[in-house]
Amino acid sequence: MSNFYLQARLSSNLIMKGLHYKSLRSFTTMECHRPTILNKKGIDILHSPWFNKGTAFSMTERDRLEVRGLLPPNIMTEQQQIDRFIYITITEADLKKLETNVSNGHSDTLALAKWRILNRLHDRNETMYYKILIGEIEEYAPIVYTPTVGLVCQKYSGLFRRPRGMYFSAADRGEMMSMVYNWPADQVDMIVVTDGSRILGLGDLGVQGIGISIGKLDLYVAAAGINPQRVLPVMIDVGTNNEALLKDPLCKYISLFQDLGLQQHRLEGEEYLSIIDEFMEAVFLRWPHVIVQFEDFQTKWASTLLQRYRNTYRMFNDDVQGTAGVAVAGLLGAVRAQEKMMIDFPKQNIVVAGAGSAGVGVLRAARRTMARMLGDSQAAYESARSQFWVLDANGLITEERTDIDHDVKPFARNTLDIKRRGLREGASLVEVSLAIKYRLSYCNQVQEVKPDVLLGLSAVGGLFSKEVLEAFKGSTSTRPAIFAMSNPTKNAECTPEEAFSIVGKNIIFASGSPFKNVDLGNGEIGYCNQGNNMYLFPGIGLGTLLSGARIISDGMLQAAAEWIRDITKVVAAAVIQEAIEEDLAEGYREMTTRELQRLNKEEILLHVENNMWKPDYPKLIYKDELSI
Ligand SMILES: NC(=O)c1ccc[n+]([C@@H]2O[C@H](COP(=O)([O-])OP(=O)(O)OC[C@H]3O[C@@H](n4cnc5c(N)ncnc54)[C@H](O)[C@@H]3O)[C@@H](O)[C@H]2O)c1
Ligand SMILES: O=C(O)C[C@H](O)C(=O)O
Ligand SMILES: [Mg+2]
Repeated sequence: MSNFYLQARLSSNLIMKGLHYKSLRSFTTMECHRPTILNKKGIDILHSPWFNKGTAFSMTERDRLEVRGLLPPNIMTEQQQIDRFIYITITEADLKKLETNVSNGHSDTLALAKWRILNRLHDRNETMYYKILIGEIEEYAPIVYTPTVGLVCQKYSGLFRRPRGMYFSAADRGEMMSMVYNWPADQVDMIVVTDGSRILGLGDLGVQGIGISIGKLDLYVAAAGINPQRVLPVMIDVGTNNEALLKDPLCKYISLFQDLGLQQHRLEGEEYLSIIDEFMEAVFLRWPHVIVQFEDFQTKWASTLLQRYRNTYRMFNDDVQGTAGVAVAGLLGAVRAQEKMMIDFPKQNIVVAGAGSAGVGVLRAARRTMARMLGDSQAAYESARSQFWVLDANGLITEERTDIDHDVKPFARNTLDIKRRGLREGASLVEVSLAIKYRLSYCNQVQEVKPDVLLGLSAVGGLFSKEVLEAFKGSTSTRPAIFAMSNPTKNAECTPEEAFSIVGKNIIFASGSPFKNVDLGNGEIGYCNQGNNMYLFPGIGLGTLLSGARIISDGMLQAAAEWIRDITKVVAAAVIQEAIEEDLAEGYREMTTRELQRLNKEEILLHVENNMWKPDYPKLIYKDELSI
C-alpha cells in the first residue's frame, strides 16, 4: 500500500490511538467528540448532506429531531449502510456490466459511472461518503481525484446537478464582501480556489475547473481529517479563452451543451488582479483564519499571485510549492536508492522538461536544497544551478533566449558552456538525454556523462518517446530516475512499461497519475511510485491550520517535504513545529500561542490527532434543546 493510502487509513485509526494518551488529552477537545448543534429539524435534516444519517438515525434521535415516520422503520448500523452501498449500489448496478466489458478493468466510462454514484452519495450523506472514501481510498482516490477528476472537469457543465462550493465571477465585482456571507458555515478552515485556467494538463476549462477544487478538498477530509463542514471549494470565473466553451452565436438557441460559465474571454491585467484581490479580502474578512490553496492557475498568474499574497495571507500555491516538495523528496529518495550519501545530491544531473509553474517550482526548490547542502553561500547557489538542464516547448533554454521568463532565467545554461559540451540553444530532449559531456580541466579531455534524472512537467503525453528513452539508456547513474509527473494519465511523459522496457529494470519510476506496477518477469516487479502533490498539501494545510501560523513560510514547506515519507499527521506536526520556531504560530481554537509553545513533540502529534475529523455520525442537538 502506498504512503498516501496508508496515510488516509491512519488518519482515522490515529484518532482512536489518541484515546490512550488520557493524561495529555485534556488540553484539547477531540474533534470527533464534539456534538453538532443544528438550527433545523425534520425533513430539512434529511435533505442536508452535512447532517443526514439516512436509515442510521436512532429512534430517540428520530423523535428528538422530528424525523420519525420520515424514514423506513428498520434502523441500520453504519456498517450495514456501507455494505448496502458497496454491494447493492456499486457492485450490483450497471457497473458490473461495464466492468466485464472492459478488458483491463478501467475505462473512462466506468470511472465516470463510479464518480456519478459517489457524487450522488456526497450530495445526500457526507459522513457516509467520507467513510467509504477513507475505507476504500486506494480504489476511490483515482475516481474523486486524479485522473478521473480531469474527465469530470471536462464534462462538468453536463454533469452539474447540485451546486457545491462557491462561484465568484467577474460579474460579482463589488459584491464579494457580502456574497461570502451566503455560505452557510460560520467556520471555514480550508479553501481551494481555481480560476480554471490550467486544469491538470487539460488547459483552460473555465468554470468547469471547480471540479479540481472539490477533488482536492476531498483529500483534505480523507487524508488530513479536516472537517467537511469547514471546507469550501471555490471557482473564480473571469471568463475563458477556450473557444469551445464560449457561446457560438449561431447555436445560442440549441443550448443543450451550453457551458455554465461566463460567456466572455478571460479578464487580464489589473482587471484580473482586482477580482482576485477582492476575493481574498472577502474570504479573509469573514474567516480570518482560513487557509487558501491556489490550484491550477495558469503559469502566468501562479507565481505573480503567490508573490502578491504570500506575506499577507495564509495561502500557498499547490502546483508551485506542493509539487516542489514532492519532487524534491523523490529526488532525494533516488539518491538514497543509488546507495549514495545525501550530500551527493548536488552532483546529480537533472533534466527537467517543462518550465511552467510546476517545473519552475521544482527547479527552485531542488536548487535551494542542493545549495543548502553545499553551505548556503552565493557560490553554493551558483554551483547548484549548473546541475539543471531545462527544456520548454522550444528546447534547451540557454542565455541566448531573448523572451525568457523572469523565474526561468536563473536556469538558462551558459552559452559558452553549452558549446563546449556540443549542445546548443533549443537542443532537443534526445540531444540533452544522450550526453551532458564535460571537459576535465586537469587533462582537457571530454568526459561523457548522461543525466541522472529525467523529470517531466510538460503536460505533453508521450514526450519521453522511444528515442528519448533510448538516449537516456546507459545513464551513468546506477539507478537512473524517470519522473513522468504530468497529469492526467494521457499527459504522462511516458508509461512505466515504456520506461522499464527501454531503459532497464534498475530505474526508479514515478508518475503524477496512478499506474499499475509492471511485471518484469521472473517474479520481478517494476514499481510505479506516484509523484503527486497529494502527498503534501493535506499535511501543509492541516499543520498550518493547527499552528495558527500567520503565513506559510519556505521553512514550513521545507519541513513538510522532509517528512513526506511519513503520514500527514507527521507532516502536519513538522509544519506546526516549524511555525512555532519561526514565531509564526498564533494558535487554533482552544490552543493559544503560549500553550502551543509549551508542547513537546509527542504532544504536538497528539494535538494533530485530536483535531482530525473522523467520519462517524455525530450526536445531533437541535439548538433549542440546549436551553432545556
Ligand atoms: N505530479 C504533480 O504533482 C503535478 C503538480 C503540478 C503540475 N503537474 C502537471 O504538470 C504539467 C505542467 O503544469 P504547469 O502548470 O507547469 O503547466 P504549463 O503549461 O505552465 O507548463 C508547461 C511547460 O512545458 C513546456 N513544454 C511544452 N511542450 C514541451 C516539450 N515538447 N518539451 C519540453 N517542454 C515542453 C512548456 O513550454 C511549459 O514551459 C501539467 O500536466 C500538470 O498536471 C503535476
Ligand atoms: O491535481 C493533481 O493531480 C496534481 C497537480 O496539482 C496537477 O495540477 O496536476
Ligand atoms: Mg494542480
